[in-house]
Amino acid sequence: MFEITKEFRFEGGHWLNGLPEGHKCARPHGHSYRVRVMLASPELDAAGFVVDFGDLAPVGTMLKARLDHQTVNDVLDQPSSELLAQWIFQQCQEVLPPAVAALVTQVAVSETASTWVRYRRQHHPDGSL
Ligand SMILES: Nc1nc2c(c(=O)[nH]1)N=C([C@H](O)[C@H](O)COP(=O)(O)OP(=O)(O)OP(=O)(O)O)CN2
Ligand SMILES: [Zn+2]
Repeated sequence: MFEITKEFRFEGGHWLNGLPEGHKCARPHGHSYRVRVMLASPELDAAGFVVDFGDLAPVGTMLKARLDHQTVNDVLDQPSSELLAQWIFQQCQEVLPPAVAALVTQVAVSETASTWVRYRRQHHPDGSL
């Protein structure tokens, strides 16, 4: 199996709901988000690629349009990294050509220098993607 990853970045503001009184993340604050989109395939194309990294450009365009220098709460009621990674995975299915979207296995989101969260596609029982 071959796996490839492309990283994207955007700046965004958010706050989190339902946290204990006084929690710092309940206050509006910003992050320099990093997003990693991962694809996997047992086969390569004629160029020796899983897909051309350039084919993932629509993900960057979507992130710029929907999230960059914006309030992430305008897109998600509760913009935790977990729910944001799931949302970006779903957006990948919308903005990428179906043959490329089908190869997306994971989306990882980092809000800070020390944290990463990953949303993974559920595997089918037969082991296929
Ligand atoms: N499981 C999650 N926990 C937290 C999330 C999240 O999305 N998922 N988000 C936050 C805050 O939005 C923010 O990311 C704070 O992160 P945290 O690592 O707690 O803050 P610091 O970078 O200031 O880390 P220190 O180690 O305290 O310096 C909180 N939790
Ligand atoms: Zn935060």
